[in-house]
Amino acid sequence: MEARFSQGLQLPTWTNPKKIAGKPVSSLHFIQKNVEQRLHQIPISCHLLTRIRKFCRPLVLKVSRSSENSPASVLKSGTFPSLFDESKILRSKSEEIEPYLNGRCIFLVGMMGSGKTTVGEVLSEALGYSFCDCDTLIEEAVGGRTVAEIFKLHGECFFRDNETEVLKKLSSEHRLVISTGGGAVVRPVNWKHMQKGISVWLDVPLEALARRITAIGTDSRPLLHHESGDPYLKTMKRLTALFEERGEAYANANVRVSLENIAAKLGLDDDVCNITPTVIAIEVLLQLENLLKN
Ligand SMILES: Nc1ncnc2c1ncn2[C@@H]1O[C@H](COP(=O)(O)OP(=O)(O)OP(=O)(O)O)[C@@H](O)[C@H]1O
Ligand SMILES: O=C(O)C1=C[C@@H](O)[C@@H](O)[C@H](O)C1
Repeated sequence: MEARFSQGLQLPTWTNPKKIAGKPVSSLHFIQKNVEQRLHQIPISCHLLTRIRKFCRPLVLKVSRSSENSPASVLKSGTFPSLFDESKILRSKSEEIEPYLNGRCIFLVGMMGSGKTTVGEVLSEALGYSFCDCDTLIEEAVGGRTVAEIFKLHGECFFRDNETEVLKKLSSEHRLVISTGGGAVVRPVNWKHMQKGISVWLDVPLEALARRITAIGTDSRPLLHHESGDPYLKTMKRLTALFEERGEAYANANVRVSLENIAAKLGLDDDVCNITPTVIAIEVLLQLENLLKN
């Protein structure tokens, strides 16, 4: 089922397919770039490259709603990211990598707002894994309190103890993509649990994180300041301080997926805000391929 609404939107700030599912379809015009050049910069096999080229279509990005489509495949493309059918590539790469995982869980780590939930859902669906979110499991374990309430009522240490407990339980599970809390990396014992699976760091520039978080609001994020002042600037300041504390810990992950690197490969300069979750999920699989096949 497909409908259309206004054209002439600017270069797409990425839109969460879940948020638009059920709404009219958008036609977003993209600036055409050098397709062939960018395809050569993506580290994909020749076979895949041939398939990508096959799916190249002209200019307009259609965001469509279709009953057969998974959330991961809602975006249909004209130029990059609408250049090729991202979801087909994701599926094909998932099929290729999935046997190498041997059922091991994938633990997504990264700063708050880095897309662990959004990308995790896309990735889990593609792999035929289930998705789970540590923060949600902690909230359930603490009688349905929100993370913000848990911090307020019981303090951060109590929250972290529960986080460790949840990670311990998850470490004996299989076939899960797990979105961990932004601070899960600080306790060494959590790494012991995550090492039962494979850890993937979603490395997103702080400016992009601050923009995303400012757009959503910081109410649900107890570690961000609630003081007055420009929301973007104070979020940026707090994220910078947190990243200084945690940067090294994130680097413990088995695999790093850097949005800056993806943007560079795709010739997007430093612009990471148009990289779709599907493209990020593909990059996760490519990095896993490097890890598991070499
Ligand atoms: N590739 C992307 N481009 C632009 N915005 C994105 C992208 N991925 C996620 N977002 C947006 O960023 C926000 C945070 O994403 P998400 O909740 O997936 O992050 P998270 O890492 O799970 O955060 P937290 O650790 O705080 O739970 C959401 O509003 C989401 O729609
Ligand atoms: O970065 C952090 O320390 C946190 C991130 C969130 O996912 C929650 O786990 C909680 O708000 C703490």
